[in-house]
Amino acid sequence: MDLFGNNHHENLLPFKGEAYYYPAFFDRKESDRYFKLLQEEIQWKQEPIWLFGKKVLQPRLTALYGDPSIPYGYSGIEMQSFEWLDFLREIKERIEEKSQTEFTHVLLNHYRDGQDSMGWHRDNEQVLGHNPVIASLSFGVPRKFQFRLYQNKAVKKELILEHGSFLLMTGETQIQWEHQLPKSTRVHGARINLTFRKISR
Ligand SMILES: O=C(O)CCC(=O)C(=O)O
Ligand SMILES: [Fe+2]
Repeated sequence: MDLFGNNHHENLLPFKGEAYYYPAFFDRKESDRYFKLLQEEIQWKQEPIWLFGKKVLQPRLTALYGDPSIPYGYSGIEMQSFEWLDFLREIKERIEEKSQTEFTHVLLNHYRDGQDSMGWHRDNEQVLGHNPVIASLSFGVPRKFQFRLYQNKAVKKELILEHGSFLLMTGETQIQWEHQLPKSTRVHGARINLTFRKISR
């Protein structure tokens, strides 16, 4: 199937996966509006995770919205999921149209400044199914985002995720590549990320 109609884009990954970047998916005005709504309307929390047998706080704020009948957990915690808000549904519809995929949940990350981050991982949990499609939106300050090949961690790709941008990860990306959002001493200001996911019971 042709996911993109006549709006073809270049794959950022050289092999074993697909990642497409749309820098100004939302225009400046829409992006500013969503950033403000996200800051004000989302029930942000700093959640603990288990790391090497220890309970530590995640270096960012998170929230999960979606179908309340489907629970979703990772790294040893089950996250409470809140019902869709109108503006999240609005965003979801735009993303579903572009990616020709239906999503059940959105995981939101709020990086308060350059000291907040997310370490190397793959979004390959069982509940996401085979070759999961992950649709990732960014609002706020630009941050560096990195990929590295799971089987040869020296092979890397990186890009800057800008305000109003959309990164679509599909194909084998979540099996063959890890990704992270590194800390940076140069970044001041907040970024909010939304990753739309399809979860099955
Ligand atoms: O903040 C980002 O761009 C990455 C988020 C991410 O990888 C995730 O939520 O799984
Ligand atoms: Fe991820």
